[in-house]
Amino acid sequence: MLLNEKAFSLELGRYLLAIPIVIVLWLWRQRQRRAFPPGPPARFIIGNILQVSPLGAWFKFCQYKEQYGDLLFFHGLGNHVLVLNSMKAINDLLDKRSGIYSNRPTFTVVSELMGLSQSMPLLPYGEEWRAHRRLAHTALSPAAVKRYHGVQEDLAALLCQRLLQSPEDFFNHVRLIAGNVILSVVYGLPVETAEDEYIAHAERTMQVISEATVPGAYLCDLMPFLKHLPSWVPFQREASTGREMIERLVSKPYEHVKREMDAGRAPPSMTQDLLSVRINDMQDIEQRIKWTAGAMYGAGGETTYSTVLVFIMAMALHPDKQRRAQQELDSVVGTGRFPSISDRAHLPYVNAVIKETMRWHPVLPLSIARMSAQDDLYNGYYIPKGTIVIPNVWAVALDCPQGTEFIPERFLGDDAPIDPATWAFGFAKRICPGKYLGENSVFILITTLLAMFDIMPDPSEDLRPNFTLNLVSYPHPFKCRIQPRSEAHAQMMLLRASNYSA
Ligand code: HEM
Repeated sequence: MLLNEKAFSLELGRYLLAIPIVIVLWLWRQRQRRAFPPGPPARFIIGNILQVSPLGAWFKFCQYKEQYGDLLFFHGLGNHVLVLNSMKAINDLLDKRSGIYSNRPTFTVVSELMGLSQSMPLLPYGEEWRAHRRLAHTALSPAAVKRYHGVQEDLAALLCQRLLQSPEDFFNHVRLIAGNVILSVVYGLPVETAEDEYIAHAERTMQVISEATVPGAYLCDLMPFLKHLPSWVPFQREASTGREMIERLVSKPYEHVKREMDAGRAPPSMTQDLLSVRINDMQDIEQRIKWTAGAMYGAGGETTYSTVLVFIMAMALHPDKQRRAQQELDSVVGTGRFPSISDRAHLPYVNAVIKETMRWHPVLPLSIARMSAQDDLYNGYYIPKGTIVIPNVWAVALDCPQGTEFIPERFLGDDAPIDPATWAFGFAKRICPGKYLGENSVFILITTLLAMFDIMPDPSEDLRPNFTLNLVSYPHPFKCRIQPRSEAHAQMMLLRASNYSA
């Protein structure tokens, strides 16, 4: 009995000794579990979240990458931001854990106060977003976009005609044509109506949205309770103007299609198709079509024209690359016709120029941010629910030898960098639904320009790459000379223009 008591006390002693060890181990594990990914030193309460200017943040993120690696974490004021600085980190989280990382951040000002949370790019990951994606896939699948090849080729030819008349105005011409492509495809709007009534307004609206969707652009995004401040506070006035602009952007062209359909004269378009096709078990179909179509315009115009402007700048800086692409075009397409989208598979060097254009200066350097839907652990680091996750595709783009140089040839060898098409259009469930249409537009606009014009630097300007620093980044205005490659090319453009019936 005594022996048993002694054994019992010994056993109890062991347990009592084990308890603090277990607690220490548990606390250590908790600490490990809660270790945030690395990032710059943080201050009390405000942390380090205000340290990075939202403008051109990709440069700073790349500098930090050298110090902190592929994951970079900022926090403060109750907010968490995780920057993914490599393709591996992007794939591991956005693709392999897409159930957690397919949400969008709530930008209080632009989503809630301006009402853009109804638009696909900002819709939370859920039933409403799925319904919009379904509509977009119906309208923008690889098979569906083939119907728009003709419109895209016509508009590329129209761009040539305009450049022939006033080449110095190339910025505007490219901008307007990219807008026209989207308005023709999405709403069937003819060129003249589109420009006068819609494009100017759409561009002003996109400017407001682009500035407001950079994380941290408004203090109210970091401290959402500020949304209750009175309407005379400056950001509230901006929000109210933005709301009216967005409502008009989405409703006006949609109402136009409906009126034209009622009158029996609506030309083919995505909106008309979606309104005509009965989609089973879809509620609120009209409201959803209206907002899905509106999202196309918002997301598709600026990205396309920015890419073409980057191309023009690259060609003005690299006449040797331009000549090689033109030689390929002359031998494959010939000099007696305009290129067409079906030529794409036969133009390896031109395709390499397009890839290098997208890599050299990605027009969405930080893609479009996501938000984590639940707590997560990655490589031993704790990523809290609600963390804004930014794929720094700028870091991915520059991650190759001589990354800042424009060298299309890098895409022709066996050790080519990863194709920008795999990251420039985003990732996994949120990948750009307009990818096929966008790729065709970029291809035909660039290829037609190469086939018809010589793009040269302007002798009065020392051309240096210089880009805007917002969500969509494109060249600041610059001068260059855009001349027909020969008199025969000029004649061909004039002839095509006289046949053009937009
Ligand atoms: C060169 C052209 C384009 C580029 C580089 C581009 C790039 C992107 C990127 C990076 C995203 C974010 C995807 C993500 O979060 O992972 C996106 C989303 C989106 N894009 Fe594009 N895009 C282009 C053209 C277009 C076109 C032509 C359309 C429509 C006709 C379009 C419609 C959209 C929409 C609606 C979204 C939001 C998707 C969602 O949140 O679920 N884009 N795009």
